[in-house]
Amino acid sequence: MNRLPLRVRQISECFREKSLDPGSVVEQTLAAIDRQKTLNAFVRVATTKALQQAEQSRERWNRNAPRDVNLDGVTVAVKDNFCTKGLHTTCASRMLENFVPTYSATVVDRLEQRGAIVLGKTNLDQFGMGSGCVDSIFGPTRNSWSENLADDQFRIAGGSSGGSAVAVAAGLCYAALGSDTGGSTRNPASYCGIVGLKPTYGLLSRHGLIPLVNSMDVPGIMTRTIEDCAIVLNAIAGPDDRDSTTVKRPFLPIKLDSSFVKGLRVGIPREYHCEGLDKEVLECWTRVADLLERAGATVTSVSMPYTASSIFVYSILNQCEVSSNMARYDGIEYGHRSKEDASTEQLYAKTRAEGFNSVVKNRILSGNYFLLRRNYDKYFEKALKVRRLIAEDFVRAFKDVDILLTPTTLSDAPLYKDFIRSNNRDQCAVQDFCTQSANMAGIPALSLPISLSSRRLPLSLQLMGDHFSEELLLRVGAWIEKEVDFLANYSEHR
Ligand SMILES: NC(=O)C[C@H](N)C(=O)O
Repeated sequence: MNRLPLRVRQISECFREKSLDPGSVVEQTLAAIDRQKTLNAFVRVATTKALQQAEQSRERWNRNAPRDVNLDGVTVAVKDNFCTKGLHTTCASRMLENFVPTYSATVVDRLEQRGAIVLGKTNLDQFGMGSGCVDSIFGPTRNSWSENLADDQFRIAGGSSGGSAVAVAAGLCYAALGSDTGGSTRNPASYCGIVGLKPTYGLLSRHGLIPLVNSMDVPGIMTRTIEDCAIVLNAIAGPDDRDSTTVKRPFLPIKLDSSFVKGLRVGIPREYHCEGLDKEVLECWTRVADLLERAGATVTSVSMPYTASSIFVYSILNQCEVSSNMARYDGIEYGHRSKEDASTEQLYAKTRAEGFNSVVKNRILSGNYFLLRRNYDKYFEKALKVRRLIAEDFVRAFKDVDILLTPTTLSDAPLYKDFIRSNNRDQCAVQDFCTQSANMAGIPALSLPISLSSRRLPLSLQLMGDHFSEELLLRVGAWIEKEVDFLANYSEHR
């Protein structure tokens, strides 16, 4: 059993006062990862490098010269769609099975520059296409909260960043990087009982994050507490010359202050009270709205009329961008290359047939269909117009309220065997219902755990704010976290 302290500040405090050293933490954690292999959270563990980095971190702490007082020696995990120099980066796909990048993603680099130790790479749905962490060449990830891990009884981790979520929830690292295109960070965070932040588009560099949908992808942060999330965000946010979509102004570090919700204007979008919303999630939503109101916030119902169209528009735009992004995997530049190469044409076709799973192929085909000259106006262009209307729903809402409070997922984590009965498209339509609009509008959204369901699985809610309102979201999140004290449940979980 892993008995390390739960919070980033606690572990770095242990390093400072020398009651623990990074080397023994890494050794202990590597052993725990090995013991909990059935969870399938990690797809590759960087044992040698992690031990080396831990040794260097120990020396720095011994000299009282950590690179960062919070992060030096702290263990992190990285979703396997971020490039990591010298470490395989597969996107859980045959296509990139043997790909070893020559550089690291900016967000990974920034963590390492502060002394954080990358333990390894985590599982995902192939290229990030999914919401269960079930469509991976490495097999599905199991939710660490499912009491019964029998093969037909385990719960999904959520996705696509399910490996990162489980690594954090099971105590196998302090923080993990996920990515979020339509909910990929928040959905598994919700099912695994951890904090998941999808930052404003442009706040974090996407350099080295293998693209899925360039206009919506953002790196996501997954931690056990809001404070840990703020520590990681402060370490990695800000402009990057290698990503022209990052905002140019310097990032002002977030200061947490959980004392205020008085006067806060909270909106409850009524369209999120949708068909299929579980009774227990609704209770949880009402409970937190009441808590906020009692503490002096004004809670009002708001309308976001384009919510129902959003999931369809997301799906069209996603598939269009996927089809053009995936064109680079042709067997020539990098990645898998078929042996059947009698002609260039055959090489392309065979490479792609062998390298991609059926979910990826499906999205490429649909995307190409939507982009056909005869369909372009009807689908792609129309979807772009409705995307604008969806974004305007938020602009209008944020004139009257400071934040929106919604569920993250419609229920607790489904059983794997039930989940895989439906296809990827239907899965996403349910799983991404509450999350993808934030990606289309580019606004920040935070998922945080609230309580346990009657099945003793995590239930979570989502806070959304206007562009660059991360500080506000995390402050309100910290207040809610203090009130509901979800972390107390970890003593039972571990
Ligand atoms: N990538 C994501 O954010 C998840 C979403 N379910 C998708 O498959 O597009």
